[in-house]
Amino acid sequence: MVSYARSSRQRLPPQPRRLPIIGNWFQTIDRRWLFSREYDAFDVLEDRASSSSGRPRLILANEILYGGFATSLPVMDHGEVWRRMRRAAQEAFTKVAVQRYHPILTKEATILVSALLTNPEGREQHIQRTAASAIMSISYDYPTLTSGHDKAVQDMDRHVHWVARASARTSPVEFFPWMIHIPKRFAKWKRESLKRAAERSEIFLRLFNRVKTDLVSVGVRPSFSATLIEHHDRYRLSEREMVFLAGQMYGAGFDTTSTTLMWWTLAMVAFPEVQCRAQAELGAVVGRARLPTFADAPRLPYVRAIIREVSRWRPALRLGLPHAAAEDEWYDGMFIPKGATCIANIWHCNHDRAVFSPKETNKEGHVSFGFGRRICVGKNLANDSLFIYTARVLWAANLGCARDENGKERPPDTSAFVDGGITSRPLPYDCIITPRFQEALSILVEERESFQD
Ligand code: HEM
Repeated sequence: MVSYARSSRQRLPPQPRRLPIIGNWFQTIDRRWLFSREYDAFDVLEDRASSSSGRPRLILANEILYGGFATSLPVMDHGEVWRRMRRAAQEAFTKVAVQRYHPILTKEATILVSALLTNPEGREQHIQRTAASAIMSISYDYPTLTSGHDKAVQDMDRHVHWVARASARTSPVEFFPWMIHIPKRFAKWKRESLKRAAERSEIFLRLFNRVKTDLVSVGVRPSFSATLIEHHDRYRLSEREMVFLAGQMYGAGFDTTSTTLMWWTLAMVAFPEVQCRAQAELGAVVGRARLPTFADAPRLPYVRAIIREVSRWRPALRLGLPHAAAEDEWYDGMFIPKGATCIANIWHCNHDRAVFSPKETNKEGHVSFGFGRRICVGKNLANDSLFIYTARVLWAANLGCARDENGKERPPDTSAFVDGGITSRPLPYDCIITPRFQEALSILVEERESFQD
């Protein structure tokens, strides 16, 4: 037995680093394997998707914070409820379906550029407002946000923060699942989590019911919640499942999109020659008399390539989301036991290109949206948002390096980042944002005046 244990251990895939004294004790409880090469991650998480598309059990984040119903799409295990929820989300965000949200994204892009030009110092807040406003409008037909101080958005941010903390799996209940049965009067952590679960349900329900009421009084306006309500028979989703599904889009879409946009801005400042080439493309295709639109996308390959490259270069989720093996697997002579957690080191996979060319299946040229059956459902929406935001910013503005008192350029540090737990954004840096040409400002004003809420 000992020799079997030794021999199979020798053939296990790479695991996270061992700690002094306790070694891999915590990891062996939930058995985590780390894939850092793109072809390994692809083989296990993409090609064997049927046996690796589960999620490890997250007691606090998925069960207790969801009032015992385990209905958080990104963190729930694959099963019947996940399949129904996933289908509804996937169909709502296909390449064609997201076109119904283009007017929202176009409007947000215009507000973003205007804000960057009038108040360049508030760059990060403008980007965050834009991403929050877009995902709230798309999820709930919520009115355009005028600042980051909206009550509903602050509520959502609080909920996202709880889930992120709970997902870190530091609570003892993750290691000793029997603790879930401790009555709440003896467990402060459980009382607090259940209180948050109730508060979160209330936030999601309030937003969802608003859409329901509007459907009757105002009629159908495009939103993810409205799609779920209209097609609830098709997806066989209960009221509770629809409410939770709609509520999770903010957490999944806000931070990821805003982080990517922040890295894109930094890239434009750090690599001015790339910015110039994209602006030359915009000049040739769009000219200076109007703003770029989605109709221009096919003729702006360089603008789109920059988005793909930034997503590869600085992936929003460096370690993606963990998958779990549904059955025992052998891979490349290594044994992956049933229930093991498989983590793809997306950052490393994306930077491994010099040695390992991307597989045919991955036309995107990066793995920042994840793998197999769990691949990001919002990827078309994310790509379309980033296209219109970046095309409009580049059309109207120049993003340049800040200078010191001697006039010397102070380029941003392209590697330093702020670790936000699940995502990581650039370290704050200064940059100069100026209009590219004078008429850009008046065209932006005209465009803003043409929007009705
Ligand atoms: C640049 C932006 C984005 C990036 C980089 C990103 C990345 C990811 C990644 C890496 C995963 C995990 C995939 C896996 O398990 O292998 C994921 C899952 C997910 N994403 Fe995104 N995402 C982005 C935007 C969005 C948006 C805008 C939405 C919402 C409309 C969204 C909704 C989701 C959902 C619901 C899941 C869970 C899917 C499941 O577990 O079945 N994402 N995303």
